[in-house]
Amino acid sequence: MTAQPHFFIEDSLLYAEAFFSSLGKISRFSGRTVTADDIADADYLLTRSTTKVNEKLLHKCHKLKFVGTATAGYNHIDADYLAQRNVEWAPAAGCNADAVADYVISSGFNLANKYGFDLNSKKVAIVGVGQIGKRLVKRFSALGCEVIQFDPVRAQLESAFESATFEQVLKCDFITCHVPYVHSGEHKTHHMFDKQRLLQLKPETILINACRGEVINNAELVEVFQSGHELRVVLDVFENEPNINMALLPFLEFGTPHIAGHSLEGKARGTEILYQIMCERLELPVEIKLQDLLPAMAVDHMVLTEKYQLSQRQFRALMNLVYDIRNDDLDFRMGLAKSPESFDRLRRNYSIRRELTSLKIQCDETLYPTFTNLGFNTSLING
Ligand SMILES: NC(=O)c1ccc[n+]([C@@H]2O[C@H](COP(=O)([O-])OP(=O)(O)OC[C@H]3O[C@@H](n4cnc5c(N)ncnc54)[C@H](O)[C@@H]3O)[C@@H](O)[C@H]2O)c1
Ligand SMILES: O=C(O)[C@H](O)[C@H](O)COP(=O)(O)O
Repeated sequence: MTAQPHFFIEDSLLYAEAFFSSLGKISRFSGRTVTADDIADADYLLTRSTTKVNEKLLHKCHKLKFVGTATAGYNHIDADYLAQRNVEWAPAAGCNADAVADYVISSGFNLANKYGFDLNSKKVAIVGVGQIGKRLVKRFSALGCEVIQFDPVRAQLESAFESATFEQVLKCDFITCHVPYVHSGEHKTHHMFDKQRLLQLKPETILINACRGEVINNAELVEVFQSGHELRVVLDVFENEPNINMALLPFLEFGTPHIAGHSLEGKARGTEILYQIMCERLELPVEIKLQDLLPAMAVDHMVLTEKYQLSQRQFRALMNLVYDIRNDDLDFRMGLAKSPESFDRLRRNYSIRRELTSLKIQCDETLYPTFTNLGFNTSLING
């Protein structure tokens, strides 16, 4: 009889037992404190971004066949070391792209309300046009914004894709960053926004970072704020998490503890994607579906009358019904005021948040394309 494969799974993977218990034995571990001894028996290692997957962690794992991360980003994985060891690995590409798009749009609407502008008057730059960036191109375009796309990596790989220049990005009213963290090389993203570039932004520029903290030089951002340069900055990610630069806090429009992708769907889809990858590797049928595990939404569906006008105010109300970034910002400030060490606690105890993709909207054919592009689960009345 062959032994069951042994899965070591980081404790923050949602629905891990539901997906993996039929595939083998499961042991759970904590990402920030795990040691090489804890996981020495692993055949398969499944993590999220807080586990640093490198030689220090893996040198005792002699049976290890595969590492999966239930996240979109993978800069916590030492891919060169895994290649040397001949261990395959994979991220959960796109798992939380809708959640991050919701986060950015909620930021946009709530800032528009606070400062009294129309979102569609803003010229938006999407920096990094992958899973998240592509969704945001659709969403901002559906709202009537002029959108430019900056992604020189795609421009090199795809003849049909034309990238804006970084000079064009710096001139926009609203800049939102969705690149991977790349430390060096032609397309490095380390400190993509440093003091020199931050000072080139127009006063009142909205700048959102929901990718990796190191994409903006945090110490220089504080200096820029202190110099009186008025930027409207939203940060979900910070350099040196969980020990972040607290001097940033008073200057931020919205600050959150790296939860832009933490919708229930986004986290659980990460686990589901790894389950599907494992089924393929083990040549087993895919029997479990996330859709059957998710709880019902509090407000499950809405029917829009033919006369519904998509005004900014009405859309903001719908958006905030599903996700309102101001609540997360408040929890973040209150949590950090009590103790600067709260960053990880806030993430661990993050309340269940749903996505626009789970709110079913029924509308007529004139509204259908807009609501679909905005990310709702849209269907036609009488369709
Ligand atoms: N805050 C969160 O909770 C959260 C959630 C999901 C993803 N992320 C981060 O966001 C990143 C993007 O996520 P995604 O799912 O869209 O990934 P993705 O890989 O689908 O897209 C990334 C895009 O960035 C482009 N890119 C790479 N280097 C670039 C550069 N120097 N300049 C401009 N573009 C560049 C790539 O060509 C690609 O199109 C992830 O790598 C992850 O680090 C954060
Ligand atoms: O890259 C990602 O997918 C996100 O940054 C992800 O939300 C990180 O979340 P964590 O694994 O730290 O819970």
